[in-house]
Amino acid sequence: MPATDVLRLERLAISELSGVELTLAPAEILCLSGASGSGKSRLLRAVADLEPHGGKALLGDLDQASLPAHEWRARVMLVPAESHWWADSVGEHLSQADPADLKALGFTPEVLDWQVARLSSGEKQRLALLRAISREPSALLLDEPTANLDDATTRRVETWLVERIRERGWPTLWVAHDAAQIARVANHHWRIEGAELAEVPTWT
Ligand SMILES: Nc1ncnc2c1ncn2[C@@H]1O[C@H](COP(=O)(O)OP(=O)(O)OP(=O)(O)O)[C@@H](O)[C@H]1O
Repeated sequence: MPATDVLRLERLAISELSGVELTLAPAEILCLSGASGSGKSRLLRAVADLEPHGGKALLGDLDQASLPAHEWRARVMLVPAESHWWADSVGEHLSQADPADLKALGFTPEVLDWQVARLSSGEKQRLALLRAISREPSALLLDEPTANLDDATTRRVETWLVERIRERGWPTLWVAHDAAQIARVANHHWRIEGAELAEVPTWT
């Protein structure tokens, strides 16, 4: 069943930013850009309930403040720029991985036997994306999901991600620096400029 809940930020405030009002419909991708240090990751961390913040985040009728942070984060899933791995082997983190997804991301099922310690940063990034979506969240927060990838792999991962997002209906906040990527994937584009968050036309 595709997700049907809207992700809403109401008067969200974190660091310099305040009064952030955003509504993401199911399957909608909102790209967030801004200079290095402008607060993109902190905004995502606030939406994931990982940092104290003002205002509200809601998933459908569910208020972030009404449930324990770990339960919120299971629904509103953050894939940080640097992923965390707690067990030794890849397979221990990815027991529910679909072989078709592994293939789409450039892996064979043998990757499940690999040690996490041998993974390159790009391999870690792709597998962290797969791990996140394998947990069936209701919304996605992606922090530069293709930052460690070459151009061809970026396009491959991007296509795979957009297909999954459209098919599963996840409202998605996607931090991106690359204007060409934003043009390819975004339904909406917002940019942090100082203390302001402003919409940038996408012409789609
Ligand atoms: N817990 C914290 N308390 C205070 N300041 C913080 C905290 N975490 C990050 N910062 C600062 O907040 C600012 C925004 O950080 P953030 O990581 O959100 O930037 P960013 O826009 O994601 O940058 P980049 O594109 O370089 O990843 C930075 O100046 C950072 O040093």
